[in-house]
Amino acid sequence: MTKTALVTGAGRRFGFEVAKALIEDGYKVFAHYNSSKDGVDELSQLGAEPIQANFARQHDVKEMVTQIKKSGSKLDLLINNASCFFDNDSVDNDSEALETVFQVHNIAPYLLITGLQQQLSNSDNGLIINITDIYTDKPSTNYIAYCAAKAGLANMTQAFAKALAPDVRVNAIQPGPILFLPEHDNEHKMQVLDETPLQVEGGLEPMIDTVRFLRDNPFLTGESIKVDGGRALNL
Ligand SMILES: NC(=O)C1=CN([C@@H]2O[C@H](COP(=O)(O)OP(=O)(O)OC[C@H]3O[C@@H](n4cnc5c(N)ncnc54)[C@H](OP(=O)(O)O)[C@@H]3O)[C@@H](O)[C@H]2O)C=CC1
Ligand SMILES: Nc1nc2c(c(=O)[nH]1)N=C([C@H](O)[C@@H](O)CO)CN2
Repeated sequence: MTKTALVTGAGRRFGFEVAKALIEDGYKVFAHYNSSKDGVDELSQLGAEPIQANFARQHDVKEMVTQIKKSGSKLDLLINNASCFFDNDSVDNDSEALETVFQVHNIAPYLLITGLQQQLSNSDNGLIINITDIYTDKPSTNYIAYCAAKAGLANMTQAFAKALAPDVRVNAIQPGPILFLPEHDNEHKMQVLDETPLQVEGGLEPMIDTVRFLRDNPFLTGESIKVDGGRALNL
């Protein structure tokens, strides 16, 4: 029977690449997006089912759960990847942005996990992978709300790992400098790489390899794996 996966934030960067990798692995992928429709259209050409939802709106998330439930009784893999990397200035100057940080990283994953719990249990290897951050354990003072929200997602990983066992496994991946943003200047990149023992930007393949590792190891739950070139050692 065809494996199915839901990837949130599948329209660009890591979400896009991991969704494409799962399609290549033979999965039917539900490709969620908020604004990056072009990327999801490309995935649709490969067989993905697009789902648009703004995670700042609980109604959108609940509608998304309904749409996925209508498509079938089983979900093998949920990757909670969607994220808004807002710094202190962004949330201090926009109260909606402050709410959105916690809606995207905490409320939406909670609603997706609880709403799709039965579908995940109907799989013979139901797995949830939450994408957190090395800042979960040692927060940055420049992204206080973001780090707190990611810490909440990390805590949820452990709680749901206990609550959903043995039917569903729940694990996290903590990325470090995997892919800089276009707006990051060379000074920022050099500063980050100076803090990174392996001294390189990791790229997305190590993340995809870690998704496959968690998928293919049936005895891992409640675990969190850093994919960070060692940067967490220097935070
Ligand atoms: N890149 C890095 O070096 C690091 C990344 N991480 C984490 O790894 C994951 C992937 O990183 P990366 O690919 O760089 O992430 P991006 O910031 O590039 O993408 C985040 C995704 O989240 C989606 N998203 C943002 N806001 C909302 C919203 N309101 N509603 C629904 N979806 C939303 C976006 O959707 P859309 O584009 O459709 O609007 C986008 O696809 C993220 O969880 C990130 O926090 C952690 C540490 C380092
Ligand atoms: N949603 C995102 N979260 C994070 C990103 C990103 O690009 N999108 N990047 C980081 C890294 O710290 C990186 O920017 C190196 O400075 C953290 N979270």
